[in-house]
Amino acid sequence: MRLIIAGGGTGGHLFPGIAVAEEFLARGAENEVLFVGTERGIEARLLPKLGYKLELISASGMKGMGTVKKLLSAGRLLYGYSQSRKILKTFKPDLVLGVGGYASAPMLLAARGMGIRTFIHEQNAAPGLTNKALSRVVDGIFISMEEAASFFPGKNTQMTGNPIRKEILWSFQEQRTKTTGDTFGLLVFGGSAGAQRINSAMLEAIPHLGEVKSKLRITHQTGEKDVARVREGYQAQGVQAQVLSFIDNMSAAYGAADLVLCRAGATTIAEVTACGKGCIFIPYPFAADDHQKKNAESLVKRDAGRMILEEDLTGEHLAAEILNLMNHPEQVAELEKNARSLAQLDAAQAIVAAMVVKN
Ligand SMILES: CC(=O)N[C@H]1[C@@H](OP(=O)(O)OP(=O)(O)OC[C@H]2O[C@@H](n3ccc(=O)[nH]c3=O)[C@H](O)[C@@H]2O)O[C@H](CO)[C@@H](O)[C@@H]1O
Repeated sequence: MRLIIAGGGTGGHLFPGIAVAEEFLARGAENEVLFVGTERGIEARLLPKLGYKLELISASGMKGMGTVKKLLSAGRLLYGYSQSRKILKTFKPDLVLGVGGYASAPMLLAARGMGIRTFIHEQNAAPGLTNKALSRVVDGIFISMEEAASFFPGKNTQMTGNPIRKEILWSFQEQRTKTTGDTFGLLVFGGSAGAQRINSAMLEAIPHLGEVKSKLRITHQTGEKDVARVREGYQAQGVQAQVLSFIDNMSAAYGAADLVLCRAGATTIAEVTACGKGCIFIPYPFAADDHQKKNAESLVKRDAGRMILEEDLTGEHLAAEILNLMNHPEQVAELEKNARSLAQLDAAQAIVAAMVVKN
């Protein structure tokens, strides 16, 4: 069978798509996957490196734009629609799955118009406008959190969870851990693009960590723009840290971490629960409907994570939270246990099984 996975833009949309591709390809040597994304999305940079086939189409958002930009964007979507039709005629897929992001809509609408079975996957508790609209025309909707169900037509909606890449799932199954001697592994990352606010807060926290800072093994993902500033900031304060613009091997990064400091994007949440990691979440405050805060709260109320809101984020506060958890391994162990109990490990299998049956 042939499957098109359309969408991306950010890692939170693309990586669940990759997890579905891994599962679909593992089910039969004759199965084929084609990704369809946009030139500016993370997919254009990552997928060729991973060996996946990718076609690029024209598409962009419209939210918050003036009239001229909206018209230009509508033109790009129309062009993307005709590009999608060409791709569909050439690749002849049996199934098309939209994972969110700009390329989803033109491809799903074109596939629907040609009578091909279409599906969407929603990672978040509160879906965006595009997925809400698409849900009325697709054959199936897969959701990651129960809270999303009320936004979609009941009969076609299935709760599957958010698919996780195999290399990360394997690191959970092997219980690969971490602590070496009396050092403490701290993984800092701000979603797929990095987070400047978290970068700055970490550098400001260092002076408040006292002697403990020499025990830290820090891996810090900064995003493209901030890597030099953060690297220099650690160096100037005499702290050993591996500073990267992007972490290619998240499985190893999670494996080496005793504590994770991160945003609360839906795919991040799926992964840290699968890996059973103790986390301090700093939700991105401008995500649609403040959904990152809702994501983090659902873990915090189960003692499966701690949260600092950006409005309360200072170096001193962050250092106090880190020190508290470093000094109380039993609290970290409790967070880990509770996080692991929330993991949904078979989302990719559930999605592929449902798409193949519906076919
Ligand atoms: C600002 C914003 O609106 N962000 C949204 C975006 O987040 P974003 O794209 O940041 O996605 P998530 O935080 O959900 O996931 C990040 C993904 O990137 C991977 N990763 C991250 C850093 C790195 O160096 N290497 C790496 O591989 C992680 O392992 C994970 O798979 O999509 C998510 C899923 O729709 C939403 O929940 C988020 O709210």
